[in-house]
Amino acid sequence: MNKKFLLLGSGELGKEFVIAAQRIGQTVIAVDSYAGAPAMQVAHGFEVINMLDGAALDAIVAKHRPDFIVPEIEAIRTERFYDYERQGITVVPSAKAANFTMNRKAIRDLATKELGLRTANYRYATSEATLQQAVSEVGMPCVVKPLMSSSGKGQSTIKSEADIARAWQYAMEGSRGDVVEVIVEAFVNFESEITLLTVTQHQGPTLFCPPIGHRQERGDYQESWQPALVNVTALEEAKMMAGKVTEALGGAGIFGVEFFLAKDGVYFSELSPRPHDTGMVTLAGTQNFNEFELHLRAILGLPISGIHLERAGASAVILAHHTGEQPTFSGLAAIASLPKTDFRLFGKPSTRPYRRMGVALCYDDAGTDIASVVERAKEAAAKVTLD
Ligand SMILES: Nc1ncnc2c1ncn2[C@@H]1O[C@H](COP(=O)(O)OP(=O)(O)OP(=O)(O)O)[C@@H](O)[C@H]1O
Ligand SMILES: NCC(=O)N[C@@H]1O[C@H](COP(=O)([O-])[O-])[C@@H](O)[C@H]1O
Ligand SMILES: [Mg+2]
Repeated sequence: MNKKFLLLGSGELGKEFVIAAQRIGQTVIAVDSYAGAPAMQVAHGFEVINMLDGAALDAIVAKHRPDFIVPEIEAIRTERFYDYERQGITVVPSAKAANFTMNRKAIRDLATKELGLRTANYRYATSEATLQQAVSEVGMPCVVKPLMSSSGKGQSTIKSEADIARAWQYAMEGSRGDVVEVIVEAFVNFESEITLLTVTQHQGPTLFCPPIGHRQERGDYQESWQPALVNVTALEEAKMMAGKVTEALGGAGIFGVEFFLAKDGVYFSELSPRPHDTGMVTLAGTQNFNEFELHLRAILGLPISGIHLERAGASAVILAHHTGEQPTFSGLAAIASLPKTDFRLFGKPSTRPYRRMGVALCYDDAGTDIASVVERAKEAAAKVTLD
């Protein structure tokens, strides 16, 4: 079965998805807003468009007539997806899933109000003045995020009244698309946070991967590890919530469902209806199928006999520090010489401070003290520097 995929977003996650698809003979056209994006380098064809422009999206869908549309980022004119579904194209995992998660509001209201999942207390604000009001209702400290952004862009924590004006300004600078609105969330004093990769299937039960732990800085992930140590009750609660929210969104594919584990229980945070950045740890061979292979199998309706932990693993990001073009990397021999270690360099054509350019991957036998694997991954990532 040779199917045609239109991949909307061509970063590092898309690149691994394309590789998984190519390995079983599928055809992929990779799309992003700039030429030379990572997934374009390994796809059959590519398109450069503004994915928030509905007419531009319509034009490439009409041109390529894909079997599947696979969103890889959030900032897409996802309202158009319902129409593509009516045309008989499968939007992955579903038009609703992509549309509800493009903007933090729809998914948060669905999770809290409709499904009754426990989330941080929250409000919305559309101006500095209404932000002031929202902060007074939610209480401090609180976290402000643009409704449309990812990887922590435009996100900041308000600790005192004096932070409010700056938080609004910063959120507007980090906001994508045409949305002038933020969510204000009470700060959850969590003990740890996890991503529960959840696979929904056309036929067959919803499957859960072993939980992934991660550490974030500036709202972006720095290290992730699998398995995360989570007590049985909390894990069951997270699975129950992930099952509910993915069922409400519909379709087949992998979801990265994010939770905060606090003393008073499990909080649903948000979810990606596609492979998750913290799930790159599965590239360390932690599971029988990595998250990209699972997404592909679920999309194609290929059976997944089960998901098993094969070994312990950790990933640590390799970041840029300056703005520049065509970066070169040093320290590759140093990282390559490390045992039970691998790495990916994404091939992004330009750099900016904190842009994720690669990832170090370490593994060891299942049951190894996971903290030591994370430590090795950090040391491995630190060997690689950008010029
Ligand atoms: N209410 C909160 N309380 C405490 N910490 C928070 C809260 N909201 C977010 N954070 C911290 O910021 C991180 C990023 O937040 P969130 O996942 O909402 O941002 P994002 O921009 O959608 O990131 P990504 O797209 O990479 O998942 C979280 O993983 C967590 O560490
Ligand atoms: N948290 C979401 C996430 O990690 N998304 C991944 O980052 C890429 C954008 O990177 P860029 O901003 O460096 O172009 C996206 O295309 C996706 O692969
Ligand atoms: Mg997140």
